[in-house]
Amino acid sequence: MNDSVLTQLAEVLESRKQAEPDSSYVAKLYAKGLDSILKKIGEEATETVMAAKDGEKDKIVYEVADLWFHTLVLLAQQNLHPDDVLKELARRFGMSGLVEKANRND
Ligand SMILES: N=c1c2ncn([C@@H]3O[C@H](COP(=O)(O)OP(=O)(O)OP(=O)(O)O)[C@@H](O)[C@H]3O)c2ncn1[C@@H]1O[C@H](COP(=O)(O)O)[C@@H](O)[C@H]1O
Repeated sequence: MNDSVLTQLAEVLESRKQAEPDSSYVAKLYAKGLDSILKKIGEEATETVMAAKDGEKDKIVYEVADLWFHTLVLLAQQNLHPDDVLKELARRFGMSGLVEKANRND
């Protein structure tokens, strides 16, 4: 494990599984269930597309952050970790050394 933003956020998202729905946005989303998480991902993807079509860089960054955030909620809900995705990207990039390093840090 490392202390990247993704890892730290993943830890917070994991901890929200024990939180009361009224106490947290993420806990509320878990309580609403998978379909609600998927709906948010669809909405944020659409908002990202619209921001890109408008050509507003600040808005693109904001909407992609929303999109990444909700995909991280999905990963947590499915008991997956951002490292699983990073390892897959590294594998596709042919960076076997990085994959091995990520595995060692598990
Ligand atoms: N990074 C985020 C983050 N990004 C976006 N969001 C929420 O995602 C929602 C985005 O939905 P929309 O853009 O549709 O805005 P909205 O209309 O207010 O949302 P809805 O009412 O339609 O759900 C907003 O409610 C944002 O507050 C986030 N909520 C939380 N986090 C992180 O998650 C951590 C845990 O959050 P809590 O569970 O709320 O403590 C926080 O410490 C943050 O670091």
